[in-house]
Amino acid sequence: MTEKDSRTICDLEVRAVGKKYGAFVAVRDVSFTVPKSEFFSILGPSGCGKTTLLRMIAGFVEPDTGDILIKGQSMRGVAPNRRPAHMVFQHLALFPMMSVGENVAYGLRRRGLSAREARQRSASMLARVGLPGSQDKRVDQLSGGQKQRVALARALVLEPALLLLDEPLGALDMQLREYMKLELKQLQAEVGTTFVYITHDQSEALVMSDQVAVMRRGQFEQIGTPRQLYFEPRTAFVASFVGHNNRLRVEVVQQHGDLVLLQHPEGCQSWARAMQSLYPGQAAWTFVRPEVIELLNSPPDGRPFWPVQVQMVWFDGNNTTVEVRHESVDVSLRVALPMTGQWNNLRPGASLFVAWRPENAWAFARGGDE
Ligand SMILES: Nc1ncnc2c1ncn2[C@@H]1O[C@H](COP(=O)(O)OP(=O)(O)OP(=O)(O)O)[C@@H](O)[C@H]1O
Repeated sequence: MTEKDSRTICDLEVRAVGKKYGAFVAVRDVSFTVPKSEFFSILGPSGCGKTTLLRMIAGFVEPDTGDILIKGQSMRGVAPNRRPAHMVFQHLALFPMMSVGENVAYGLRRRGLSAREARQRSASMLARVGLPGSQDKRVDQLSGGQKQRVALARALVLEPALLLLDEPLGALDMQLREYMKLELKQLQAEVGTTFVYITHDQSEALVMSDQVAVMRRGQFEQIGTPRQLYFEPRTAFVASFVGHNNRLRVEVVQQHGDLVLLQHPEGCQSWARAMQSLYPGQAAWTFVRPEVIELLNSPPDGRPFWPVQVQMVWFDGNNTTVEVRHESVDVSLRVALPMTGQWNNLRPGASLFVAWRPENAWAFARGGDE
């Protein structure tokens, strides 16, 4: 292999992989590549096939079709413990009878390293995950977040090409999850190991990942950077699953360049950017993110707007949102409230106006079953 080849080979290449359970297709024709040192997440709702896909990469489930290559080598017929990949589970499976240091050193000892060498490496990995000097502690003396770090140290000390993480933060309480997702991203950047991470939590995927694949019904709908998924979703599912969004049923009235005029069944109209080719009379969804909607005391000049009445104010610090209803028809929107002080006294019943730039709202075709 030339030096150039070794640089262009991805740590993981999944080629047209599929898996059925009886007649049920759990994973359908999935292909993607993950370059070295990337944090790659697979994001999707429960039951979409994430775990099945990860278990195929780890070698616990055999694909029916396709191939999986790690560092350019096909994994066909390669047992899980022979793959240069290591899996971290939500339920961490630490050994309760062993000390923290012994837990981390366990895999090294099994590989035949001397007790001294294994202890040294385990100590230095524990220091890297922010637990210096904790070798002799018992596992039950650690907090949930510390146990999580021990599980990561135990995997990383084996220097796998790929670390496969199955919702590792799922069992932690919300505050710890928020903290650990920043820690995990920092740790990955520091150690440079390639991470493949599965989650149903879009915020985890957006914060930590270089690339995210959005999965639905066994297939990838879109692969992109967090920003691409957030600002340029290619399907209505990605628009509704990534970030918060108002989603409204509409019909296309007419097209003007990239924009479409939409008729809401309740009687009002709005403009949006056509994200697919659409035609007059077509059933569609329109999406408007709460943060792109402006709340105004008077109608804007020369721009489309809706007169609205405030229904609810959900105060949550800088995540405060307001529900507004169109003054004359039954259509409601969530609006993110800018915390500039201007709206501190906003109460239900207030009559205001909302407006958004047409290109900041999106329109997608609506299928017959939606
Ligand atoms: N061993 C199995 N036998 C039969 N069906 C299975 C088996 N494993 C998974 N499935 C089915 O395949 C589908 C995908 O399951 P999978 O666990 O991969 O989804 P997931 O996206 O990881 O969901 P979750 O987030 O709930 O774990 C589900 O409908 C599940 O019921």
